[in-house]
Amino acid sequence: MTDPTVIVHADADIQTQAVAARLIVKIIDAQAARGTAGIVLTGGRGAAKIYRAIASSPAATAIDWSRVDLWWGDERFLPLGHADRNETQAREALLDALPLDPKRIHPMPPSDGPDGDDAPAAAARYAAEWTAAAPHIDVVLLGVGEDGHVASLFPGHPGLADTAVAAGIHNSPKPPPTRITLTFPTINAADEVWLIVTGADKATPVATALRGGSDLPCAQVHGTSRTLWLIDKPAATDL
Ligand SMILES: O=C1O[C@H](COP(=O)(O)O)[C@@H](O)[C@H](O)[C@H]1O
Repeated sequence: MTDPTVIVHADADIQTQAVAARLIVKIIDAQAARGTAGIVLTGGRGAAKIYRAIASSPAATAIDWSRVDLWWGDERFLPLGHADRNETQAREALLDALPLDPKRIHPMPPSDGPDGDDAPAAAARYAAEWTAAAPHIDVVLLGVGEDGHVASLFPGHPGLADTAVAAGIHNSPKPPPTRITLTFPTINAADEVWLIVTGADKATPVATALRGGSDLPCAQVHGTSRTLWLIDKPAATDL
């Protein structure tokens, strides 16, 4: 397990620009080293802003987008194209503007997909796709909820104990109630895990996790080579 590195940004706008720049450079470096880059995307408000910043950055043209593999850390289990799906939001903010290879885009199944509204079956389908691809993940991007959740791994939820690649989640405390998520073992196999946290309403989970010894989900994730907390000043209030 890697010790977390904490980087505090002066405000949310600077955080957005800095994380976008960091991710662009990370992808360029991964492609220079291995030819490809594997990224796990997150949902959430902060992520959408970062995706837009990447889309409008001239530096992003240095990336060969046809050799980027995109996966998702979690999904709100809703019909394809639903505005609340993390996939829809990422496509609108970033993916639709990029020359990606469609075969390298791996969204989680929707609730009107081949498994219908059976979230565990859809999660198993995603796990099979993941296992078949055996992706090298350079970075897992994660937002953090006010309750300390990451992806769709919620405090005290039975889904926390799942050790499959991906899990179907019922009775999520945050809407929508049905979700799909990567599990801890999958997230923690990535090279780097970046927790992106914005706002004073998240200061408590940030401080609790970084104090150590916490069982909050955001305290249970780490990269094999680096764990980065990329936060703004209000989120660092209690550190
Ligand atoms: O529902 C979700 O929420 C979290 C956190 O979102 P935020 O808007 O508070 O940043 C997000 O990380 C997750 O992917 C999403 O499904």
